[in-house]
Amino acid sequence: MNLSLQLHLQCTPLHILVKSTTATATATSTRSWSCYASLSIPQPSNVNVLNGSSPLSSERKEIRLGLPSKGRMSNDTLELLKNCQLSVKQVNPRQYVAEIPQLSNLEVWFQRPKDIVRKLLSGDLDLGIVGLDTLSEYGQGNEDLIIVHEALEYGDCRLSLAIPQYGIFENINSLEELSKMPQWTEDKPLRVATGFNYLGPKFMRENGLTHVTFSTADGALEAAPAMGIADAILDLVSSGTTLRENNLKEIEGGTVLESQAVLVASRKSMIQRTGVLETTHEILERLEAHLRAIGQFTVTANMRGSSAEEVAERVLSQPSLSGLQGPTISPVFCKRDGKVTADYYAIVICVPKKALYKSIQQLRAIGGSGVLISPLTYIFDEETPRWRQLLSKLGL
Ligand SMILES: Nc1ncnc2c1ncn2[C@@H]1O[C@H](COP(=O)(O)OP(=O)(O)OP(=O)(O)O)[C@@H](O)[C@H]1O
Ligand SMILES: O=P(O)(O)OC[C@H]1O[C@H](OP(=O)(O)OP(=O)(O)O)[C@H](O)[C@@H]1O
Ligand SMILES: [Mg+2]
Repeated sequence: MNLSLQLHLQCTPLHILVKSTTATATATSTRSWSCYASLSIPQPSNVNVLNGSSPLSSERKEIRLGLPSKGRMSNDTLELLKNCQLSVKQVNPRQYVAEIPQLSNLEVWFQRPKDIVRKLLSGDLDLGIVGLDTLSEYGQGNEDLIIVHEALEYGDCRLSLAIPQYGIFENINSLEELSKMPQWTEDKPLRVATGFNYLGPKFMRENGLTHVTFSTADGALEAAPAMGIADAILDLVSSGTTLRENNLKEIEGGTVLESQAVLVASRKSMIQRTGVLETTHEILERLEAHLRAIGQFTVTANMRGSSAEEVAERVLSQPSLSGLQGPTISPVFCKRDGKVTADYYAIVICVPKKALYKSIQQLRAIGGSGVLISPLTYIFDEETPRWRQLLSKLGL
């Protein structure tokens, strides 16, 4: 964990970030290290250890967005922002700060997902994109963290309890059966390996499992039962391949949470810091417009008819053809015997991708021809429901 050491020198505290909880750890930057090395260490009473919070943070004028610096979320996050016309411009990949030219006064900071949550809490970031699992684990239900968009549609996984398929667990298939196994006693509790040291114990408590101990690990948790280090693991599962390959199985009632990437903001920042709420609104609008659009196609077709209303009646008689707000119908004019007439009408509707084939069948059934399908880039509504929800959460 990054801790901030304050060395009080007369009136001006010097801030040094160290990479562990001890004051003897190496400082992270050369500049900090040289300051540290040239100072005599003050008396212990003058050393305050702050949980990541920087007292200078209230003085900054820039808005800060934290994005995952590495790992599987990193590329997908940049891709999503690019698709919302919010390209992140990073001068070089080893730099942790970048900008989004479309959003003035905004700094992008690349951080590990858990540090994004910590820095939102300490006021060093205003906005962030992380997985719900990380937000829940490190945010611990803190009311300052507000989820602005809960479904960015990537990073899908679930936090699940898994046990071996073999041995004493062979016939255990639910949390209830696991909790009733006579093996777990005060002296010999169920040993669970996990990186989720807040959510894990909370879940067990809420489900009435009392004889449980947790051991912590950062990766390759799936090896722990076979190594005899743990009886069960609590880890993220996506395809389930890693569990299967290690002869482990999920159990009924053992899912702690379903996760995907979310946009989160600090309540304090949105209320107190100039421009944060407006920037949050713009990012939210762009995200919603894009995410709504990727689930839909635009369908255009021609249809013979006596009037726009008559064609509309036929279209609206089909359940999959109502579009977002009913069909747009326009006359297709041609000149016959020197007279301009409209025998055909062009209809334009938005159709959910999943319902595309059904829609085409229904269009044909009512006489549609020349059907064109195009991808949609953005759907901007008059006002997004999430924006209204955000304002109400903020009491605005
Ligand atoms: N198998 C997975 N499939 C889909 N999404 C996942 C999967 N594993 C993790 N995630 C999501 O991606 C986020 C980041 O995971 P990632 O493994 O890249 O980083 P990390 O586990 O925090 O860091 P590290 O693995 O380096 O300790 C997780 O918090 C979760 O939301
Ligand atoms: O269900 P699956 O699709 O097999 O994915 C699950 C695996 O993915 C994550 O690990 P990751 O690849 O992030 O490695 P890590 O343990 O180093 O974090 C998670 O910790 C599981 O081990
Ligand atoms: Mg991982």
